[in-house]
Amino acid sequence: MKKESLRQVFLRKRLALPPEEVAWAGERVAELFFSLPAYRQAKTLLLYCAFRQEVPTKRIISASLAEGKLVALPATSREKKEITARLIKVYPDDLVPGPGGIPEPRPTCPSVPPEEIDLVAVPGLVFDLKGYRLGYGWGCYDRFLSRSPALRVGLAYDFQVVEDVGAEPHDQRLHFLITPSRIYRFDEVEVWEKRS
Ligand SMILES: Nc1nc2c(c(=O)[nH]1)N(C=O)[C@@H](CNc1ccc(C(=O)N[C@@H](CCC(=O)O)C(=O)O)cc1)CN2
Ligand SMILES: Nc1ncnc2c1ncn2[C@@H]1O[C@H](COP(=O)(O)OP(=O)(O)OP(=O)(O)O)[C@@H](O)[C@H]1O
Repeated sequence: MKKESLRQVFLRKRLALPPEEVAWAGERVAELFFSLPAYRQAKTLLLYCAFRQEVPTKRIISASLAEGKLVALPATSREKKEITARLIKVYPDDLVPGPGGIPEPRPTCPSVPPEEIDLVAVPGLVFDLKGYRLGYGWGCYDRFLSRSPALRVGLAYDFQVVEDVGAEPHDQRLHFLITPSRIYRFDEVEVWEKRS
C-alpha cells in the first residue's frame, strides 16, 4: 500500500475507536511507559499532547511533572514543518491551540535543544516491526530525531503495528514501541545503550 493510503486507512481506523478503548489504552500504555528504566533515569522528556484519538498521554505528562522531571511538548511551525521542544510547568495551563488544533506550549515557554533531551515519546499513525513509523507526513519528528541523542519511544494501539511501513532513508528508527499489550524493543536499543 502507498504511504498516503496507509495514512488514510489508519487514521480512519483510529478515529473509529470507542472512547472506552482509547481510555483503557492510555492507562495500559502509561503503566508500561513508567516501567522503562530509561523513563526513571530521564531528566528531560519530550512528550506530546494526544489529539484525535491518539493514545492518551495526559497521565504520562502529569506524572512526569509531579516527579519533578523537565517536561517539554512540541510547538509546531507550519512554515518550516518543524517542531521546537518547549518546557511546560503547569499542565494544561501552559498550553494554547497550535496547527491542526493540537494543544502546544505558549511561545513564551523556554525551548530546549534536541541535544538536551533524554527521552522522546513519538506519536504516529502506523508503526512497523523494525521500529519505523509513519506520521502525518510533515517529517517533523524525523527531522527532530535526526538531531537528538534521546531514546525514542513510540506509543500506539496494537492495531497500529504492521510488518513493514516501507521506510525511506530519512526515516528515523525507534528504540521501543509501547502498545497496551506489550513493549517492543528494537535492535537499535543496543546501539543507544553503548552510546549513553
Ligand atoms: N499529538 C501530536 N502532536 C504533534 C504531532 C502528532 O503527530 N501528534 N506532530 C507530528 O508531526 C507534530 C504536529 N504535526 C502536524 C501535522 C499536520 C498538521 C496539520 O494541520 N495538517 C493539515 C490538516 C490536517 C487535517 O486536519 O487533516 C494542514 O496543513 O492543514 C498539524 C500538525 C507535533 N505535535
Ligand atoms: N532529517 C530530515 N531532513 C530533511 N528533510 C527530512 C528529514 N526527515 C524527513 N524529511 C522530509 O520530510 C518529508 C516527510 O517525511 P515522512 O513522509 O517520512 O513523514 P512522517 O514520518 O510521516 O512524518 P513525521 O516525522 O512528522 O511524523 C519528506 O519529504 C522528507 O524528505
